[in-house]
Amino acid sequence: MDKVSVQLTVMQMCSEPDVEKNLAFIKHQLEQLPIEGDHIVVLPECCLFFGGKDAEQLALAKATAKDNSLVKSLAVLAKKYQVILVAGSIPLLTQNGEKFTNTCCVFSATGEQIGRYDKLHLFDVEVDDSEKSYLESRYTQAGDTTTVLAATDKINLGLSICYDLRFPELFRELSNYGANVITVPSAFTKVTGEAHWQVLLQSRAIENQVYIVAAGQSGRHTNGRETWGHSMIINPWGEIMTSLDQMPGCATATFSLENLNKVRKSMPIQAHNQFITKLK
Ligand SMILES: O=C(O)CNC(=O)[C@H](CS)NC(=O)CCC(=O)C(=O)O
Repeated sequence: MDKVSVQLTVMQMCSEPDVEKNLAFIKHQLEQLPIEGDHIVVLPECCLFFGGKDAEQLALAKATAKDNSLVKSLAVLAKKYQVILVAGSIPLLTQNGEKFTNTCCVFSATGEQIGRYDKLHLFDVEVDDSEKSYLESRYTQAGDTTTVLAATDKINLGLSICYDLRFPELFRELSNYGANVITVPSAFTKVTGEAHWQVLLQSRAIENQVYIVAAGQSGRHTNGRETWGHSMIINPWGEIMTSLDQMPGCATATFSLENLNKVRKSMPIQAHNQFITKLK
C-alpha cells in the first residue's frame, strides 16, 4: 500500500430510538475493522437515535446536555478502535435550550474532538411516502458555518449532512477551502433516495473532484419510516468504489492522493472555473 493511502469506511445502520442499542451496533462493527494506518469511519445521520417520535430527539438533547454523554460515548469508541470517527449526527441542545442542532462531530483516533458541523439545510419537504411531509425545522436549529478540517496529513475533510447534498454551492465552498474528501452522513427517504441519491453523490464527486463518503440509514424504522441505505464511496472520477444495498454493515475503500492529483491535473476545472470566488 502506498504511503499516502488511507482507508475510508461507510457504516450503514438501521438505527432505533435506543442509544445503547445503536452504540452496541457501532461497537460490534468497529471491532471487525482492521486496525492499520489511518482509517476514517463515517456513521449515518442520527446514528445514535432515529425512528422515534419527533419530540424524542429534543428530549434526548435535553437529557444529555449537562454531561455531554452522547459526544463522550462516541469519543470513547474512536479511541478504543483507533479510527477517525465522523459521527454522522447527534442532537445537541442549543444555547437557549429550545431546539437542537443536527450536528456531526469528528473525533481523532486518540479520541479528541477535532471538528463539528451543524446541518445547514433543513428538510422541510413534502414527500410521497407514508410520512407525507417532513418538518425538520420544528425542533432543529440550522447551523451557520461550513467546516473543513485536517483529518490526516493528506486528508482535508469537508462536512455535510443529508439534505445538504442537494446544494452544490456548499460542496463547491468545501472544495474551494481545500476539502479532498467530503462526508455525507444521511437518512434519505426511500422515495427520494431511489430517485436521486446516487446521481447527486456522483455529481458532487465529479464536479468537485473529491472523494465522497456517504453513509446512510437503511430499512424500516420503529416509527414505520423507511430510509434508502445504498451507502457508498465514490472517487474523484465519479466511480463507485464500493457500495451497500439495504443491509446494515460496513464497506471500505482506499483513498489515494495520487489518484486525486492525477484527476485534478489532467482536468483542471478549479483553475478553469469562471465563477469561482478567488480565495487568495
Ligand atoms: O428528523 C430526523 O429524525 C432526522 N433527520 C432526518 O431524517 C433528515 C431530516 S427529516 N432527513 C433528511 O434530510 C432527508 C433528505 C432527503 O431524503 C432528500 O434530500 O431527499
